Amino acid sequence: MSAPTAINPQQREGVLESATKIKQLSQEPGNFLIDLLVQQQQFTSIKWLLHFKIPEMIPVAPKGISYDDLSSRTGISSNTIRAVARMAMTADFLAETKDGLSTHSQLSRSLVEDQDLANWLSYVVNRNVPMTYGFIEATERWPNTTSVTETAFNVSSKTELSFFDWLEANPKMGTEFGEYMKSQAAATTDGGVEHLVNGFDWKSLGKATIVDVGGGEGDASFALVHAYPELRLIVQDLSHAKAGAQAKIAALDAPIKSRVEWQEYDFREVQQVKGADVYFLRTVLHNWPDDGAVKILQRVVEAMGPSSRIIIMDMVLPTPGDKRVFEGALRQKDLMMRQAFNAPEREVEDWYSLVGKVDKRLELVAITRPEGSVHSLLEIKLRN
Ligand SMILES: C[S@@+](CC[C@H](N)C(=O)[O-])C[C@H]1O[C@@H](n2cnc3c(N)ncnc32)[C@H](O)[C@@H]1O
Repeated sequence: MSAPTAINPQQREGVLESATKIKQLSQEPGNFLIDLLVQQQQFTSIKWLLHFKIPEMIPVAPKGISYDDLSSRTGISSNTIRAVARMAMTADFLAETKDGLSTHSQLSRSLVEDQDLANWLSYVVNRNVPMTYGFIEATERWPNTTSVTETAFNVSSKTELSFFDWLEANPKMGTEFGEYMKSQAAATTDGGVEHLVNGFDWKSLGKATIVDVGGGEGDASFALVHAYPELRLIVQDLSHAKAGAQAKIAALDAPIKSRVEWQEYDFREVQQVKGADVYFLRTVLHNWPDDGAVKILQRVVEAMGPSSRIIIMDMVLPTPGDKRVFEGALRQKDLMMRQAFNAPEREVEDWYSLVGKVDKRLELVAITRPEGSVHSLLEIKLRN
């Protein structure tokens, strides 16, 4: 859903934080519990409507469709459809015309018509949320584990493979995950690649080679090569990302295409690209507990030359209680990482501690969060 144009991202953040504070101050425990139930039923209703493909049957306002027509098209009683649709309407998903016909709200229309939002919604509903249902059982079974194969994902997906090994074994899921990563970045302004492009002085590197370690299908690298004509990007990832990446590279204009390369590479193995100017890891380390993240960074350090640096783009969790809405958005991601990988989003001190465990010569020299971004950029150099 596009945001109202009269308000900029900073103002929007302020309005949402204030509105949330007012709501929390005026709530009693009973309201809080009802709110929880409302959110649960709103989620169930939207999932139910998507499952029966009802939003696709609904025309855009001022047109509408009767609940009886929806009933004859789906075989479900019109009473049930109306009850579910009206529950979803309390989350501003769907609406009704003055004559009581079902129509789209601005939100439901965006979620159905915008392919990126639609892909993201589908992944949230069908993959992310079901994974949360395995969290309690996973903690009961493995209360102190940091293994990537003892997670809520393992419980909910009934697999003994780690999430990424499971993607390798299920290429269709690999493609779906690639689409999800891309759609999430495209559909939000706070997770978008523009923060990468503008959040660091890439121009100052001049003619530089950047290795995008765990770069997926290369979307972040494509943004950099488009914006900076002197940069050369090498994207590395597992085989599940190969077909998607190659198709995307083939579609680039010739001068840009010559500055991007995709390599199949497992970042637990020896890094073959030595002495690059930058080793770049975007939302990679949050998928790994410290022992795994340390090994990934050690493979990078072994390949670094004296003037190579590491740039990490990932979340840095805020101080608890500072900003509830912003914090909530990051902490849900923290729990999702724990549920999928037993890995955390990291606080500032966790990042310093992680870098210290990799190699004593490494120095975390800067952490900056571009305005409006959920991710920060961490710059790491070798001490002279
Ligand atoms: C959260 S995604 C981030 C992708 C990309 N950097 C971006 O910002 O869109 C994490 C990436 O790490 C890759 N990955 C996981 N395990 C890997 C491994 N052992 N070797 C190389 N890449 C791996 C995944 O395939 C996935 O593309």
